[in-house]
Amino acid sequence: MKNPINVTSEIGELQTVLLHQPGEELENLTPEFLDRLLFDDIPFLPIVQKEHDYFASVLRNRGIEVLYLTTLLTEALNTADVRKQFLKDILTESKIFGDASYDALYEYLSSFDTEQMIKKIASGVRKSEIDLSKRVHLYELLEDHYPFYLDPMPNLYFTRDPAASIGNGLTINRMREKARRRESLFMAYIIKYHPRFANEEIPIWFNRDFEHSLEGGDELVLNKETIAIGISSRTSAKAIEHFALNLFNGQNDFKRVVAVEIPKSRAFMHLDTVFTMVDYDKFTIHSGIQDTKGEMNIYILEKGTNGEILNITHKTNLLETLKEVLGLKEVVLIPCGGGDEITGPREQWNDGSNTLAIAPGVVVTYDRNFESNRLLRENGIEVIEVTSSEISRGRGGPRCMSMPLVRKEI
Ligand SMILES: NC(=O)NCCC[C@H](N)C(=O)O
Repeated sequence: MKNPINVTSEIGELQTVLLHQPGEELENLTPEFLDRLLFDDIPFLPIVQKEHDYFASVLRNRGIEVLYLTTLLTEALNTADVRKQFLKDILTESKIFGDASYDALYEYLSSFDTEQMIKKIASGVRKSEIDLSKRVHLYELLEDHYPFYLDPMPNLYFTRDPAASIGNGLTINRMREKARRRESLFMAYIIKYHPRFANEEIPIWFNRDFEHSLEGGDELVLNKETIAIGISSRTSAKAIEHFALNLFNGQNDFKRVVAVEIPKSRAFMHLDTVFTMVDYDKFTIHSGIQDTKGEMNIYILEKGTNGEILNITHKTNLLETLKEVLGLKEVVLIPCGGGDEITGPREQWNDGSNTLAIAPGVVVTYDRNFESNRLLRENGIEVIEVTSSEISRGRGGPRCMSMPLVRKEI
């Protein structure tokens, strides 16, 4: 059987991808908790679902196998013991310890079949759902004070971030923000218990119990020897070093990790919101990540002579660094919104640079970013547009909404 995970580039023909269809978790967003739940607005769910279904159909029409997160997790939790363990882990990570709310929640969630239980965990549990007689603490009675026993997980549809396929292994990530930390538990259970993965030797290059955060939006597989990784508001230098050491000490062809420092801001939360690969020698870029002289901080991490210490080389020019690590004479950087001072940031805000390559020179993008799309086409890229009026409100584009599991080697 072929490897269930195999990703040695950003652009090799996409064969299998993991998505999550947004569900009722989006209907548990209220203005008061938007910041905490990492949303900027409240999307209209039926349209989000329609747009997401369209995105999935575009991928299927290109022959790509589309898997869904909740389906895989339902299939993974196929024994009573594993299901119980998962529920305990979720409740513990939701910081509910051995009091009445834990027992009441455990009992409530256990009453659903596995698929509905997972959907309920994703959508969150309101205090009003638990019978009043089971609520014994003052804070449980105060529904207005804080309405949830279990917070919703509205960011689940950004499957790119909690885990990332690298070679025939993956990183199962520690998420920076509390609102997203439980998400990678879903992947941990899928990899450990789903029949598609459980009997395979899948190396884990980074695990979610590490104390510093790493997120998939920052992880780009440039080729079978080179990873690019954002040093961002979500991914820390210590996590990158830990990941690089594990990768270099594992069985694979990777030789270097190119760590790219990006500004720590909401608009640029991950490297893939400002930089993606669209062809062998072409990348999108948002000009806001470089200083006025076009420079930035880039560090190439390579295996050192002592197993615990890496060789680190500092660079400042992205174009030159890409040419060097990819062994290319020319590289083209395609600026988001043409680099215009208004169009650039406007389209970047709605993920104009966040392209999903499904083959070399073929990308899926949001239709609303018409200037960036025009420029991609002008540079010889085939652009497949998907509708994006509501789905874009979660601040993630086609790359963020997809976790490639298998790509053809290039
Ligand atoms: N790779 C990405 O940039 N993912 C988008 C994540 C958006 C989500 N609302 C978040 O703030 O984490």
